Amino acid sequence: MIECNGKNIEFSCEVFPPKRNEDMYDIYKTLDEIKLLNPDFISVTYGAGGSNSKRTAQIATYIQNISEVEALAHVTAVGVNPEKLACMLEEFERKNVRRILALRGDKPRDMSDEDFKERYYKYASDIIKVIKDNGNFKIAAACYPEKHPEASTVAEDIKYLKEKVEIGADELITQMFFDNNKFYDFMDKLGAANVNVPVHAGIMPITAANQLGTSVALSGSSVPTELSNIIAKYSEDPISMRKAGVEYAIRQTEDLIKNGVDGIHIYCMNKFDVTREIYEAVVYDLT
Ligand SMILES: NC(=O)C1=CN([C@@H]2O[C@H](COP(=O)(O)OP(=O)(O)OC[C@H]3O[C@@H](n4cnc5c(N)ncnc54)[C@H](O)[C@@H]3O)[C@@H](O)[C@H]2O)C=CC1
Ligand SMILES: Nc1nc(=O)c2c([nH]1)NC[C@@H]1CN(c3ccc(C(=O)N[C@@H](CCC(=O)O)C(=O)O)cc3)CN21
Repeated sequence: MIECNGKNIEFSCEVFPPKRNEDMYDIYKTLDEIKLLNPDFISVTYGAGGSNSKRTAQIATYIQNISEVEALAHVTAVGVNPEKLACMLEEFERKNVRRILALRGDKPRDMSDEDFKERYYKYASDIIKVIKDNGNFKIAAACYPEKHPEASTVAEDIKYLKEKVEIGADELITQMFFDNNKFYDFMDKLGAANVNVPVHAGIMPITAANQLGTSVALSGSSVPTELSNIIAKYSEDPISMRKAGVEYAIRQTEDLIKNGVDGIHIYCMNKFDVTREIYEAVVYDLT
């Protein structure tokens, strides 16, 4: 929690399960470190390309019961059918994992277009309903300040977002964005549409020049000149690039907090140092 001008802002971050079993030790070590920052929750993605929900559950269980930090597990509609979803919800209940981010999910690389089209649950809202009816979970959903790449207009995207909230989403986590003005415009539109649940702003620290391409491909987020200039300037200088990328994320976070954001969610890519540097700078500067 970051307290600024009498408001409590939730602070959280996201980790992803390692691809190889041998690397599980590294993620546990990172979690032990992140715990020192006393985050409000740590989220765990639904494996690589929607596979491997087992490791997601293992890591969420560690966060909840060993780290004793609130765990938020991602579940994707693409990655489950009714039996698998029931099984996962039962396990989360049993392991005391009480927060879930219900997503549609990306098309896994090894899934054919046909299987993707024929998937059992089509949208995030389809699993939100099941999760709501089967346990006592705090449900988060994703939202898109610059609209979902597949949505034709922002208004259409917000219509479906409102449906997700009406069906049972208790809070929202944004897709990454690099331009805070896009976020403020989006928050105004949510207000106008009467969507009033807390919104956690998703911040992706760009710490290596080649990371921006992947991030933009996943999100379709726009890149302000200030950030593209940093990439151009430091593309051959990884140390300065990392420093400038972290500083950009700090400036973005501080501006959001000054403008009344509900929560900050760092897409930390399993990097403790980056998370710590952002957290400590923000706490130092604003409290
Ligand atoms: N793994 C992760 O950490 C994250 C993944 N994502 C990715 O973002 C993507 C979308 O996920 P969600 O936002 O959960 O999907 P969603 O199901 O809410 O929306 C997906 C698209 O379908 C549209 N849509 C939603 N409900 C609809 C309905 N009932 N009828 C017709 N169209 C509808 C939306 O406007 C949007 O264009 C996925 O690719 C997901 O994996 C986003 C954030 C985090
Ligand atoms: N569409 C979409 N899918 C996601 O899985 C997703 C989002 N959006 N937005 C929020 C977070 C951010 N995510 C990300 C962001 C970047 C990479 C990425 O750069 N991956 C590199 C490997 C990085 C590494 O191992 O350190 C890659 O080459 O895939 C992966 C997931 C996962 N989440």
